[in-house]
Amino acid sequence: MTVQSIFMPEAIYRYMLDASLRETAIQAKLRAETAKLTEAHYQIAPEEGQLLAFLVEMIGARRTLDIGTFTGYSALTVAQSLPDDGRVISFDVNEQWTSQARAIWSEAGVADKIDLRIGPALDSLDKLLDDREGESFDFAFIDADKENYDAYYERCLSLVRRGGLIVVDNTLWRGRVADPSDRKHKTQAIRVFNAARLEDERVALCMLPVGDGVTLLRRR
Ligand SMILES: C[S@@+](CC[C@H](N)C(=O)[O-])C[C@H]1O[C@@H](n2cnc3c(N)ncnc32)[C@H](O)[C@@H]1O
Repeated sequence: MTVQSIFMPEAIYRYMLDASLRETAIQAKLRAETAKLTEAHYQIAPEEGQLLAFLVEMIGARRTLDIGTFTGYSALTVAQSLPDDGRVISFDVNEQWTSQARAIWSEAGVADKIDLRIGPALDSLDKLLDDREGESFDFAFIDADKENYDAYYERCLSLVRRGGLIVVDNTLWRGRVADPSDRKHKTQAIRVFNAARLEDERVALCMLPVGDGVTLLRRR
């Protein structure tokens, strides 16, 4: 199974995982199953899953959003660290990958904590706002199409309560954001998102070289 970090030498990365990764058996199973897919690299790194679980536990989250389900790893790690009455609403457009997610969530015994909404995530987030669910979430994880990152973030800022956390994945985009010759749409979208956050006084900000780069934003 391919596990790697571009931000540190392989031997140190392996040591870090050996020294600190507490991956549950079902999480490891999902990672092994997903590794067979061409799109396996869509899945978050295991230490990033552990970071999400840590943050959710640290802030005592109950109501959470997961934008970009894929085969369900981020939703699974969050659901497993929520209290019994905790909930994840997870959004994706893809029926095939999310059917794999549903199966593993059932096997993990967390299916009743996860509400999967199929369809464009922006529409689903707008529906939550229309239904007056603004400021009712504690935590949001953004990990879907990069071109919509800014729009997802603005929705999440309205949906998450003051003091709540928004976590954004891929903000270092395998280092491509730092390569001026890379003018691809996705790279540009992430650069624009990152630059806007530096000036964004609505949140406290911290970027970590974990996984593919993770930005933590705490709503003020
Ligand atoms: C990087 S993967 C998410 C990985 C996932 N968080 C995990 O832990 O395995 C991105 C997902 O976003 C979904 N996606 C892409 N565009 C979308 C959209 N407009 N609305 C909802 N989901 C979308 C894709 O189908 C894909 O499953």
